[in-house]
Order: sequence, then structure tokens, then C-alpha cells
Amino acid sequence: MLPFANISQHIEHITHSLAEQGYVIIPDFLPDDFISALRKEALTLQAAGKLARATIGKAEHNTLDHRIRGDLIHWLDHVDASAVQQDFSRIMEALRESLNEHLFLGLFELENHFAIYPPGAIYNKHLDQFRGNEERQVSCILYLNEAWEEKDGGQLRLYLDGKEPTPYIDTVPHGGTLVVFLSSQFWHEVLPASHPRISLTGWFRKRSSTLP
Ligand SMILES: O=C(O)CCC(=O)C(=O)O
Ligand SMILES: [Fe+2]
Repeated sequence: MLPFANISQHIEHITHSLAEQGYVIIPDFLPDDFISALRKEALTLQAAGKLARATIGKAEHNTLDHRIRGDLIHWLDHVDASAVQQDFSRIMEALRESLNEHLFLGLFELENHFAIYPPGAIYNKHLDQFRGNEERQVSCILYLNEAWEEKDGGQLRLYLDGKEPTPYIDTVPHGGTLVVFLSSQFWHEVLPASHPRISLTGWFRKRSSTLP
């Protein structure tokens, strides 16, 4: 059983939209109390010093440059997951199965991190697939912000025509909004915000073709 009644419809809609246009934005994907429980976990981890500056690129060539990427992250640990994280995993597992069934993506796991962007922090225009590594197939970003308004900034800018500067769609990171897109196709960037900007970001991965 999935924790919320309307999740199955959302999953159908996400699957259909990814097949049709490669991306989808779902306002109110999850209820406020669930979002607020996740937000509290992110803030508690931050207060405990368990968020670290995010790096860019593959593990062996990591670089740290706040002009490119200014967020702090904490990778979720599936073994030690809280109750609310387990509910979230069940929802995302149902989405993974639907995407595999209808889009034949061969997704086998989800990697997730909390992210907090301090005021003014950005993530420059990028693709989520690293060069030479196609494991990341589908990017999912769930916003955890409380009472966010458009004037607070922090939009996700999703470019719709490859690397071309237009057209694009801006998404305001309202708590509960989920954005899903094909990691290989959509360049995107995070605009600066006037408040700390909190999210739970994940990637469905397929197995690396270099593995035996
Ligand atoms: O938080 C967002 O809106 C996007 C984050 C992102 O692009 C990433 O972590 O790769
Ligand atoms: Fe990204």
C-alpha cells in the first residue's frame, strides 16, 4: 500500500509526461505535513553539521567551486532510513516500477540527497549525466520549502531545447512540488534565492555498462 491515495494518479501522469515530453512538474505531489517532516529532517541534519559542500563531477575528479554550485548536501542512507524516508522510498519505488514498465529504462535504484542552498547560492547550467557515464537516467527534485513565494527566487530553470538559452521553464520551489526529467536531455540551473532553499533530489540510475 502506498502512503497516499492520489499517488497512483500522480505516477501515471509522470510516466505519461516523461514518455511524451521528457519532463513534468507536479505541484502538491505530497501533502504539507509530509513535506514538513522531511524539511525538519534536513534542518536537523544541518544543525548537527551533517551537510557538506557539494562537489561537481565524478568522484575521482571532484571539484568544489561555489561559483558553479553552492549547495550543501546529505546523501540518504537506505539502511538507516527514518519512517518518513521509508514512505518516500516506497513512493519512488512505485514510480521506478512504472517507468521501467512503460518506458523500458532499466532503472535499478534511486540515489537521493537533501540539499540546502544558502541565500545567493546557485547551481550553474548543467546536465545531470556526467560525461562518459550514463547511469543517471531520471532526475527527481522534491522541494521542501515552507511558505515560499515567487519573489524569494530560487527557481529551477529547465531549458527545453538542448543547451540553447531559450525556450525555458522556471519552476518556483514551493514545498511539495516535484520536478522530474530525463537526465540526459535537459540542461538546467538553479537561480539564487533570498532564503535558504531546501530540497530532496534524486536520480534513478541504470546499471553501468562497464560493470560485468
Ligand atoms: O534543486 C534544483 O532545483 C535542481 C538541483 C540540481 O540540478 C542538481 O542537484 O543536480
Ligand atoms: Fe541538476
